Amino acid sequence: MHSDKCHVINCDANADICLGLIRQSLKKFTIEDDGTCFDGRNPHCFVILGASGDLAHKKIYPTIWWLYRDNLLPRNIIFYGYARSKTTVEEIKRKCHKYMKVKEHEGKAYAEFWELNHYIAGNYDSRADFEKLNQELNVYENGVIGNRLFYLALPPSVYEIVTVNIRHSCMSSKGWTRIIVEKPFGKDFDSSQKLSDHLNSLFTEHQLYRIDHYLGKEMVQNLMTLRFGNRIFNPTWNRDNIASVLISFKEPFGTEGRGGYFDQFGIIRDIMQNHLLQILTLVAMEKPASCQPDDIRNEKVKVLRCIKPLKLENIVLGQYVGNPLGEGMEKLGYLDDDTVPKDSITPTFAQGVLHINNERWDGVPFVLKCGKALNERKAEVRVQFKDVSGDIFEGKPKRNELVIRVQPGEALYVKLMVKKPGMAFDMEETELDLTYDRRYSNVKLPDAYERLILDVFCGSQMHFVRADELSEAWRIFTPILHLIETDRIKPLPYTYGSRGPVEADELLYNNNFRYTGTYQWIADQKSHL
Ligand SMILES: NC(=O)C1=CN([C@@H]2O[C@H](COP(=O)(O)OP(=O)(O)OC[C@H]3O[C@@H](n4cnc5c(N)ncnc54)[C@H](OP(=O)(O)O)[C@@H]3O)[C@@H](O)[C@H]2O)C=CC1
Ligand SMILES: O=C1O[C@H](COP(=O)(O)O)[C@@H](O)[C@H](O)[C@H]1O
Repeated sequence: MHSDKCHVINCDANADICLGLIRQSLKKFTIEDDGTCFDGRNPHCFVILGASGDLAHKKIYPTIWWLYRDNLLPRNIIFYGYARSKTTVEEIKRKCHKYMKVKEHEGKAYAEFWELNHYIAGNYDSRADFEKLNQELNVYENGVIGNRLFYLALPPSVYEIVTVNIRHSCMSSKGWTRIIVEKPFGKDFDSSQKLSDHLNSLFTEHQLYRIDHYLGKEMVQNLMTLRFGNRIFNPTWNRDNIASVLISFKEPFGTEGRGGYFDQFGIIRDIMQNHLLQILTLVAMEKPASCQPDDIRNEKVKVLRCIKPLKLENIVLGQYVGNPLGEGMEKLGYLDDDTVPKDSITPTFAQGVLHINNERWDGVPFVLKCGKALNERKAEVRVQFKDVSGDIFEGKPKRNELVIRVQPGEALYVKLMVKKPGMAFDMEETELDLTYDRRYSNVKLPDAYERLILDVFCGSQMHFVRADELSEAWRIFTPILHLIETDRIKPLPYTYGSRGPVEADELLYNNNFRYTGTYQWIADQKSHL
């Protein structure tokens, strides 16, 4: 059984469930949504549409299990899987198992979790099947006010019909209904607008939670605190001091098995237009009026509005080719994937430069770089400061760089110059280093999806994408995406497992980012204690 212990993470002042969780532990759980009050034992239904799919097995079921296990969900909850397949909860459980990370002592809670799970097979376009789902939810709610949360773990082709069916057949009668939508949110400005118009015709913006899971990552959420909770960064956070900002995402594997999906979208839509641009907004936005979700999202939109559409001369595109010497075995190129058309020009690597035309950032390049089948897994932000002016030292000081490493291994380090320790008066490059697994070795950092799904229960939209953010993001990338497609711009080849096309480094250099190759990180520094 669940204990009364209350863990509260990631709460903002408005997050009703966090208050609720506290009240729940006091047995006086009250949620105010649309002016309605609830008792903590009110029923909650979490419905996973697309329950038989990859996303559901790999991410959504594991996430709700971890939240359940950690007592972060309302105590009166059931989970409904819905998909076309004639599958069962047992089968879903079997498919999810390797992603659930169940510890030995958690067997009892794990069994309880699956007892709360149900499955309904139904078609996405069948009103009758959604009515059936609704009846089951009603039976569970038993006339008591219930809250419903629908997770669209589905291909975008069925978003429209599924949301119509939810609207017409499955809304909570007196409680709240929230819809979590996964990317892709359209393929370009027009298709995204069409989807937004459709969703807005059915739901209010407060009912819609557009997930960008990078907004749930520790170091991405940390950007605001770092910038606005410290005195030292803000005064230098501008065009007078910063030379260039590089935001990158690298994956060491190709599209293996997902070529069919990926080829329709490409790396710009898959990573740059959403994850990297979201990070950019948090790096560049002005201080919001408060930590209220809409104050933050207003600032993000303002930054986006200052960015002109990405131009062809400001982008390097790449597509990986096979590497016969791949680690241990040959690595196939993108076009060798059977699910990819042989003449595909879809980029698997892209590096683009954006400019923010405002008083703070005028002239500072923001370089977004992302790619698959590269040499390592890495996501990070590098804020590179300008050269020291009026230098007095022999041997020019290297530029300061603030590195915010999102993954793997969350860390924050500032590269800086010191006097070489000892008798000499030479300079040496070193770092101020905040490595999370050393400094916070006793803290378990939750997975991005855990934070975000909990936020949905909380009613906190701080880390979700608002419709106007989305349309600004598409405005910036749609012209280049169309140009690549209509003019069939060929990406540059790069070898699987390499750093990507060398032209990307040239573009970076031309955008005032200096890589010297002189910085040396000594990983195992011995403690003198
Ligand atoms: N707290 C910690 O754990 C810390 C760890 N370190 C580690 O030390 C190592 C080095 O630190 P780091 O800050 O990366 O130092 P560097 O200045 O050496 O930067 C290295 C990165 O620069 C990029 N690069 C390589 N060649 C070029 C080029 N010609 N032009 C432009 N960019 C280039 C590469 O990234 P890409 O391929 O993405 O372009 C490379 O990873 C890293 O592994 C880092 O994680 C450092 C400090 C603290
Ligand atoms: O959204 C996506 O993200 C993943 C990478 O996510 P991460 O949390 O593992 O960094 C990427 O593999 C996928 O192509 C993309 O759609």
